Amino acid sequence: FLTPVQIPSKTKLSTRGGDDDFGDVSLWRIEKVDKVFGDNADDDDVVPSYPNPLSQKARIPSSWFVDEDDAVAAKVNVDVHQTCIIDEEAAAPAFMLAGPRMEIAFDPEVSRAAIVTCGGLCPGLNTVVREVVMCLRRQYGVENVYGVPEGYRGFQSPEDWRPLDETVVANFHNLGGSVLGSSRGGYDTKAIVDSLAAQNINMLFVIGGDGTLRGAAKIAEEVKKRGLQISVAVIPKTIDNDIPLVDRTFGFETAVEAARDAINVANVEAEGFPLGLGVVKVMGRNSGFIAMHAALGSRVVDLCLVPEVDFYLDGPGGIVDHLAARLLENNKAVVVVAEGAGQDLIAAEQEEEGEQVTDLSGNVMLEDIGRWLADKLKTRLGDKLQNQTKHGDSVSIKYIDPSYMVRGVPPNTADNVYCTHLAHNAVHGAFAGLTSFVVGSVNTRECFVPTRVLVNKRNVIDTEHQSLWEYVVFDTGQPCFQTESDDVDRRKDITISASGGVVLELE
Ligand SMILES: Nc1ncnc2c1ncn2[C@@H]1O[C@H](COP(=O)(O)OP(=O)(O)O)[C@@H](O)[C@H]1O
Ligand SMILES: O=P(O)(O)OC[C@H]1O[C@](O)(COP(=O)(O)O)[C@@H](O)[C@@H]1O
Ligand SMILES: [Mg+2]
Repeated sequence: FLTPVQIPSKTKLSTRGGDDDFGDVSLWRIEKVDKVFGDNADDDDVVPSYPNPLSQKARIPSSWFVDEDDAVAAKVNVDVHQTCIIDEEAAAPAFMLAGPRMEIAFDPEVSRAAIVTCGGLCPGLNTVVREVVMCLRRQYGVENVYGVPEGYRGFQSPEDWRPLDETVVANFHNLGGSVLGSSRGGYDTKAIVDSLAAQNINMLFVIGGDGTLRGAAKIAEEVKKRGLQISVAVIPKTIDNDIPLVDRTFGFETAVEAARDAINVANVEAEGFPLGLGVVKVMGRNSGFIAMHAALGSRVVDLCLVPEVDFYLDGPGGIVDHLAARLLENNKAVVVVAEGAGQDLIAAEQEEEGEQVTDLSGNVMLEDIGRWLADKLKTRLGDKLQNQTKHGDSVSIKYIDPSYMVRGVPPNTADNVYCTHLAHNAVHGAFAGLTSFVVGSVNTRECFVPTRVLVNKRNVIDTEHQSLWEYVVFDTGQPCFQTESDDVDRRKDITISASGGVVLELE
């Protein structure tokens, strides 16, 4: 006998929690666009408006346009028994749904757009550039679109800006790296805004990660302070997938696939020799998403180490015992380690506390955990397993570091498609007159998230609730290294992204 179980049918659902987790979720809109960006505007409009050329030229149906009130709830897990009465005062956090608007704020004929890629490389960067250009030119008819070379520092040499059109970008989606070039460091708010103003730019499309986002937030502040009418849109990029709230960042899936290939090779090597141990290090400074997803995807991993989980080598419950058992059982084992994992263990070994070395953007340069781990395991497991096999074999360790191999490749199909959505929605958002926003998929719906909501937060693997990490622990059989924590929110009160991440507030 089966009993149907359903949520109370007449319950009106509201998401829980108010907006306290995200702060002010309102977006900035450019209030008045003057003649620099079009003289056909109706002066009485608070937000000047022009008909969207999509409705005129392409004659797309009105149902393709998004209404001002369409929103995406930030939290979709609810407790139906506690939320059936909507409290008018407690507005649920929600973000504006992305997509084209019937009326737009800038005159496309006189609009001028700039595109820049910043930070580490990532599969899909060129697709985003391509699609921003395509949408601006084909759908809105913007003539003047420029590629700013080599990241933020490129604003200081406008003579090097590259005019971009359909022909130039046609094959970009098949290329890895960044055709425009990228860089770390070289950021200067004043110089960037001076340059945007001097070049009469009214739309800036910034493609980058967490550092880039912080820079873009400052640019938008400065633009606002100076009373300029420039929309600043961010398309979040990083193979690390460490941007909070959004379901995933573009390029991440491609990187995971490439990492999985490396893991499979490590497994082949491990299987090829008695007591074979493959150690694979993948990127992921503060978040271990690549390691987690690639480990899960491959199903051959015995131990997955990520920055979010502290671990130890020796003693009961340590990784040496776990791997020794696996080697004796299967004659092979595979370890995947994210570059940011175990940094505390390496630091603890160093005699003096050295000064932290940073890159030009201020990111801490990490110690090579992969090499360190492979060396430690060689001696530890060698001692432990001595004389335990028929031929007295020693552990055969192969260390594989595919770091740059996973991000220098062209995007896979799923990422190419995702890049297309993001790029087009960034253009639609800019034409809506919005500024200081990040375009991203939240709970599978693309929306405009205010940049300030995302700065100083990070997406990290959720190890405190049932999420993808649980599967890693069970699939690998590795020690959990977690202890019971009393003050963990129940799952319905938090936002868990599709990739198994949770928002971490930074200090
Ligand atoms: N706090 C910040 N304020 C302004 N600019 C920043 C900040 N952090 C990083 N940037 C700039 O953003 C760009 C990219 O940052 P980086 O950390 O290298 O990559 P990513 O954006 O991929 O995280 C660099 O040019 C860097 O100087
Ligand atoms: O050698 P580089 O270019 O500094 O890049 C290394 C870093 O770039 C990343 O791939 C991604 O970093 P960002 O997306 O934040 O730029 C990290 O995983 C890695 O630590
Ligand atoms: Mg970064």
